[in-house]
Amino acid sequence: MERIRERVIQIYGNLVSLLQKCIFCILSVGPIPNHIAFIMDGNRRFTKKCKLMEGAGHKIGFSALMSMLKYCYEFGVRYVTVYAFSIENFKRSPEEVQSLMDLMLEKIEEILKEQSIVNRYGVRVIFSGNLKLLSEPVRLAAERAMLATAKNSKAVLSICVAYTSTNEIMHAVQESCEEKWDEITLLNSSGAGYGLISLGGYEQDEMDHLIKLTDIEKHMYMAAAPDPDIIIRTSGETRLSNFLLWQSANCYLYSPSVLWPEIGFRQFLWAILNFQQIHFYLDKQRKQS
Ligand SMILES: CC(C)=CCC/C(C)=C/CC/C(C)=C/COP(=O)(O)OP(=O)(O)O
Repeated sequence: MERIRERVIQIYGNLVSLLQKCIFCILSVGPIPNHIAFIMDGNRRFTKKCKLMEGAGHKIGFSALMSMLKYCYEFGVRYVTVYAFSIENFKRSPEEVQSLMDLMLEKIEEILKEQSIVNRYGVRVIFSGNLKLLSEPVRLAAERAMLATAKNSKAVLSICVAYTSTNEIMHAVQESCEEKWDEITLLNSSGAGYGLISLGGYEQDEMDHLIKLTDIEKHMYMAAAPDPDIIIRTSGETRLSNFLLWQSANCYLYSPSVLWPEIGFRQFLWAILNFQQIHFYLDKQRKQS
């Protein structure tokens, strides 16, 4: 009896994944987003709603993330970014921060296993954020994961930890200033006489030594990924909460009402359909003008 039950579940699973593949095939006639970013909101609310043990929502949330990654990579999305832990989250109780860090540590080990989604789909993992703020075990595990997947080239997963956009922008501006300062100091020592910021009347060669947009962008934590096409934030929230502010100027925000652990194929499909609709509309407008 048990074996028949297992077989039925297996056949059902195969049918569902066949159906999903057919749907992806039809959808891929339209534009495929290159980069989807997720704000995984509502894990604690899910724990409360389902009267689960503390921390269970985040564990189920991780499984939901694995399903989303599978849909993204099956559909051909090359870049996925997740907001896993913001700098603001350090203000939570020490017990909660510790339990989230323990989960992170456990799940980093899990994603490095041979049969994990990361290895099955050839995904390079990047941890983006102010990693110095992490405890040593988590930082080392993150570095190990980046090294172990550095040669994977089919897709990229950016995990934002100890991240906020304002911190990212500040870091990038500081790095660019330091880089320019070193450049100018080097030139001055050779007798050229430039300043980093000089007021009025620039000569062309002086302009070459001002900080440009590309200088700042190359120092962003998210420099390895293009700007996102879609940001999906669960639990009906439409705020960005200091996530990818620099990169989201032209991005579409989708906020389904489900809590993060409840997100599934239906929400993914809806996000893609909405994105494609907006894409077609903008394309039509561009052709008309
Ligand atoms: C390795 C890896 C990528 C692990 C990620 C695991 C995971 C699901 C982390 C979510 C972290 C987080 C603070 C989510 C926000 O929900 P919340 O806690 O703020 O819940 P609420 O919105 O209901 O308060």
